[in-house]
Amino acid sequence: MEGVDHLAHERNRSQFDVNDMKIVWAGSREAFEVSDRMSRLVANDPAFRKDNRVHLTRKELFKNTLRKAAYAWKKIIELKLSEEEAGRLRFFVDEPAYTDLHWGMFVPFLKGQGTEEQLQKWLPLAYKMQIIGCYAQTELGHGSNVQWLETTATFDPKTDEFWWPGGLGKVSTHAVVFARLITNGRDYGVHGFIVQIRSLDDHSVLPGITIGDIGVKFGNGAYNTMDNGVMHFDHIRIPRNQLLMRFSQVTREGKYVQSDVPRQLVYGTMVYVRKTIVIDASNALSRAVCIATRYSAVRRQFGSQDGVETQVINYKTQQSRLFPLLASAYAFRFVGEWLQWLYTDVTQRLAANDFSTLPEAHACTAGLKSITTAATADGIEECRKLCGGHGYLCSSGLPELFAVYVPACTYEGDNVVLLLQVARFLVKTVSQLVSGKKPVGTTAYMGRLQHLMESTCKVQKAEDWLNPSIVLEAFEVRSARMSVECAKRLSQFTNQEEGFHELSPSLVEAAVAHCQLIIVAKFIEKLQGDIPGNGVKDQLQKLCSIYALFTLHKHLGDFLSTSTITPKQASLADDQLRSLYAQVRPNAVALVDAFNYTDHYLGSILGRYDGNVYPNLYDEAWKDPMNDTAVPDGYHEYIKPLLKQQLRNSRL
Ligand SMILES: CCCCCCCCCCCC(=O)SCCNC(=O)CCNC(=O)[C@H](O)C(C)(C)COP(=O)(O)OP(=O)(O)OC[C@H]1O[C@@H](n2cnc3c(N)ncnc32)[C@H](O)[C@@H]1OP(=O)(O)O
Ligand SMILES: Cc1cc2nc3c(=O)[nH]c(=O)nc-3n(C[C@H](O)[C@H](O)[C@H](O)COP(=O)(O)OP(=O)(O)OC[C@H]3O[C@@H](n4cnc5c(N)ncnc54)[C@H](O)[C@@H]3O)c2cc1C
Repeated sequence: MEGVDHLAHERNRSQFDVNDMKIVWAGSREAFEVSDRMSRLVANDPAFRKDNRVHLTRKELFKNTLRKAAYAWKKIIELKLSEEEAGRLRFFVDEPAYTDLHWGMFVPFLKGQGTEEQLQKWLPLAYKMQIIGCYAQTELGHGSNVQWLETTATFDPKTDEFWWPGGLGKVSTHAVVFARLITNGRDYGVHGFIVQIRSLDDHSVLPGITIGDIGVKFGNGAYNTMDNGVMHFDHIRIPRNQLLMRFSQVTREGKYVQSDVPRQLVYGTMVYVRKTIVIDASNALSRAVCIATRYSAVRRQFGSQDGVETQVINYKTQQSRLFPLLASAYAFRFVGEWLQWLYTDVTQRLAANDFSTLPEAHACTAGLKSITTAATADGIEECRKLCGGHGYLCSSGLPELFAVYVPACTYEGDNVVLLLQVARFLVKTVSQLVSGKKPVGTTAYMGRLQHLMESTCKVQKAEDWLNPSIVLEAFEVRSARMSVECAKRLSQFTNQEEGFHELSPSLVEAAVAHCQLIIVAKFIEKLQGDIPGNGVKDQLQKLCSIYALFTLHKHLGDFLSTSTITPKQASLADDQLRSLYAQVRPNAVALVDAFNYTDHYLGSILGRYDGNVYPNLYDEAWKDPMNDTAVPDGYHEYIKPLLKQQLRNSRL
């Protein structure tokens, strides 16, 4: 029945204050207030309707996205929204669009790479959306290997194909273009340029440039709202001052001047976007977990006692699949908060020409982007399976969420390629120990290598696994021993690069171990701080233990093969995990309510706040255009003749 809360019994069981948890999830009371207001503004405006997307053709879908993006922009101006409010409004509109790349990459690149003079020219145009930008780095033949991009920009003291860039296909008027800078006959490698690609008068493509959409992508709706594009340059000319010259310049005479900064600063936007992708992983995973948790509390199947079937959320297998994902959503939230701090810190240091934490920032953003997106993509699919058959319906919200999310494992750096960057960073850290260099930041634990190599796990009973110091040490020991083992095997190769490639699968596993340690450590650090709210900290401690012990269980091979723990201690960890699932069970629905997602944003019949699934699932079916007529199109051409023929045959 409408208006009845079918999950009230679940909400009444919770042992903490959901409103207090909402503040912790949002990061602050102010952040919660902005998010709550923007999500309701979007949910209550029919212009932002999204339940019809699956029935639109690609062109209708794209035009609908342009309409929404323009309407959102009008709202932002009309309501004089702040940058934060505007960002949250676009987030809740929930539609990949060219604006993601304009605000998410084009503007940050300009801000990070332009000179003061260039910023004064281009930023006001970009902020007022008088130009629309995209980020054109990936070519048909190269995406991961940026150093081998083939587009060239040759300085002509007298007077250059991209593939994938979002927003490029149909909308962008300008592009940040990556090309090899050649001047005075010398190739200075990849640099960033700003290039106008369409007329600001009639949007026609400028001469010497060919632009198109790269075609339909994975899944219905999904990322097809975005005009990922293809672009070909044929000897176009741009003014010298459209080389973004904050870190390197070309003089009027064509002389190349490189300021004494690491060349990798040209990659700065990728570090920034990888950081936002980690935060976005917690958004996407929490959304899937919210749907699967509420539906698991509604769904009953088998196991009847006094004539009432069992809620599937009470099955231990359902809990062992669902609750680690719930814990991961919170874990990624908090590591994302820390990564935001790290990024801000490194940016401040760069401004003071202090490049000391740049390698750490690169390794952390690359590694955490990789493991949080992989876990989130797998987690969304697991949430679909946790919802049984109904999870496969678009009205569950899960298929489209999966289809929109999975490219995160590829864009902004293929996950394996990025983990190999972390592996290089770890191997380098271990090798520098010999020379006495003290590791700092997230590798500081390597400074206690002697202890970690000799340490034995102190767990004797299941409850010992609730001790954060014991858990943290186990993850440090596992990671340190895997890195040292790789470094040792690598040292047996005369050609280090050859050794690195030969051992790369093991190196990737060591990189994963290090990144999982960071997530566990940051969750524990979060809990050592002040966590306001009734019962909130207690719940988060349970989720932290679940994240750590589930990760340990999933990677048991590492922990046993490095002798970090014994089989007995592994079994005690399982016992503790099951006990934690039972403790989280009465709080599960309240823990997902704390994400404060509107039904509009969830876009899921299964995840409705009121849990009134079946009547709404049934009604939704009839809305499908397939049910416009009882007799389907094609009956008279293909079914009627067949049935008649079969009837005649049967009488012969
Ligand atoms: C709202 C959310 C949703 C957001 C919505 C988003 C919508 C979708 C957006 C997607 C947009 C895109 O995909 S844009 C395109 C994204 N493309 C990528 O991410 C390309 C991935 N590839 C790369 O980043 C690079 O090619 C590498 C890192 C793999 C290799 O670079 P390389 O130049 O060959 O460097 P390499 O020889 O390996 O290393 C040389 C030295 O540089 C260092 N180094 C390498 N990269 C960096 C770096 N970024 N910062 C600092 N340092 C670095 C290395 O550690 C090493 O240090 P040392 O050892 O010498 O000390
Ligand atoms: C939805 C979407 C949006 C995108 N938006 C943009 C955009 O706006 N702008 C932009 O410039 N680009 C964009 N891209 C492109 C994206 O950045 C690249 O696809 C990404 O960087 C991966 O590069 P690649 O395609 O060359 O993969 P490849 O590197 O070719 O990967 C193919 C396989 O090779 C493996 N591999 C590659 N190198 C190594 C190695 N050294 N060692 C071991 N294995 C290796 C990879 O792990 C992978 O399994 C987008 C891509 C997608 C899917």
